[in-house]
Amino acid sequence: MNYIDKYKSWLKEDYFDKNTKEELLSIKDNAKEIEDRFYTDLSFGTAGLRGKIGAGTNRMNKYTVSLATQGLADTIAGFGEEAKKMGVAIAYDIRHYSKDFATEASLVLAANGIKVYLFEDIAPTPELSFAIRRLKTLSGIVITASHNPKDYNGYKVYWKEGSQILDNIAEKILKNIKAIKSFKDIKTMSKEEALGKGLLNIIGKEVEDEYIENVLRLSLNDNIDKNINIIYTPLNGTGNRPVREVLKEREFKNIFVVPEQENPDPDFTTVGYPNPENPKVFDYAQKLGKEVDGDILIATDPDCDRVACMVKNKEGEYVFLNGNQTGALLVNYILSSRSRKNTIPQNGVIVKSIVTGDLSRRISEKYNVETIETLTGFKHICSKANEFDITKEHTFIFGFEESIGYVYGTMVRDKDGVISSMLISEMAAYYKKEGKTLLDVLEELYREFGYYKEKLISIVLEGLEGKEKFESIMKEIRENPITQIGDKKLIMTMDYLNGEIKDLEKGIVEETHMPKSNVLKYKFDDGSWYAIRPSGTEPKIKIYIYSTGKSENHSNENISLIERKIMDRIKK
Ligand SMILES: O=P(O)(O)OC[C@H]1O[C@H](O)[C@H](O)[C@@H](O)[C@@H]1O
Repeated sequence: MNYIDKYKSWLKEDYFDKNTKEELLSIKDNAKEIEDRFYTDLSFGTAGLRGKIGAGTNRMNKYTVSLATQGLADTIAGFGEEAKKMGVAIAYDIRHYSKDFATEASLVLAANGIKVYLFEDIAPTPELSFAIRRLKTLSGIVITASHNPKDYNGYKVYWKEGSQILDNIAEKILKNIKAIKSFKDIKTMSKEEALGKGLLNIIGKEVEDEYIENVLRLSLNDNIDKNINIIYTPLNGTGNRPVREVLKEREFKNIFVVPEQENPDPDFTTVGYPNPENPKVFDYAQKLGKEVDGDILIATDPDCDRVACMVKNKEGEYVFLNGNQTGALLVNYILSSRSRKNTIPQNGVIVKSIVTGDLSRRISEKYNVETIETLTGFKHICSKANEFDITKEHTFIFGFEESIGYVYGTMVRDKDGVISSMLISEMAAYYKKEGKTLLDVLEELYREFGYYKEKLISIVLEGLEGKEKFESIMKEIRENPITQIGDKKLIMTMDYLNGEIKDLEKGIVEETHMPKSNVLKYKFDDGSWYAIRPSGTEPKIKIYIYSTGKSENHSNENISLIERKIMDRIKK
């Protein structure tokens, strides 16, 4: 069927409800919109579904959510009766239709004889990971589009370890989705029937209470200044309740929550694009911070897996810390605290991605802790914790990415904004007691280990044309890497698609020992490097530039030099 036929069939079939048909009729004269909504099916990737909300096969709606869920149900059934009994935990955030989609998914699973545990209220994504492990379910779903704009929603699938599915399971689900010939083949039942048969179970406050208790156990120090002024914004998302509760339990006296961003608002009216990687989301927090002399500002994204912070400097201005800086500070705080207590495990490791900075690695070396790298994506970071459960080869201490995701410990197998908000607050309060801000501590780290600086350049390349441009850029760089930048000489090339690391000085080639992924990384003889890859979540090409130098200026100059050289090449 072409897209016009698909559009017509959605208008005609009884299966689709009145609202859907009305919405579709309203675009009848907009050929471009019809094409965009029906030219393809919303793709089910390893991150599950992510797309704009609306009617159509290429949109997030109850039909596409049900279709994906029938594919998941068939996959679970393929593992046998026991798997169906283990069931699926389902959480959702504050977005438009999140609760409806979660309910819809529950009923599809129940109709397939699969036990469901549905959260009764909004919950952070990391709490779903905790619930999967706690309830020992086989799988989990969270309805969220994370930090995407308000028109989006998404459907992420988790597996029994509590982390997001990898390709092996995603491929099975996708195959099962493709085998469904018609929407009419999707099973469903009424909520009453599902409850009556014991197939639908509601997760109440008890799981959150247990989660919070476990988060509190991760605290590292109590010798801290509990009078520190903390400004917190959940950006109208799911963080409000759990983060506040954790901070309250930690007995912080002065927690100020941004009132305009406290309660759920699926339109993110005062925030705009709710991604805390963007310092703009701190506008309201900064205003409140100035009013009450806030020491630190903390923001979690709508599903509370990401977190970012700003720190007051000597002039009373707020300085944004990027994900590498916060990650390095946390690694330093965790390892120095545990070293004092002598609790660093012998085989402990820090896990980060191949495009995350190296300052944390230098800090870890000081404590004899190894750093392990994975591909971008928290599913890869946490798959290491899952692996170590079996091999016992290492103990997972902390995992993080430059894209403001962090997890401490293994009770949650995804990035966790609740744990991280607690640790960032505690760390700031710990150093405040010593008369230092996090900016002072960062400066100390730079002095000790070198000025590690970084820059991320994102180039938006949309549609087919964008894809072609991106491919030609990758091809050019792969075939003709830049071998000299100023006096820096290229010493190592890493091609994660070919799985090859070439040490140009030693003349040896090694394997990356990672799943194949289209990422290129180039290291120079002064320790600087850059990497280039397509984003897996947005139509963007991402270029990561890292440098280290004796002074901040020196390091920044290095970054500019590398940036100019790469951008010249790309423009050509
Ligand atoms: O760089 P991208 O592919 O867009 O991914 C950016 C980030 O997206 C999500 O938040 C993933 O959970 C992260 O692990 C990832 O780092």
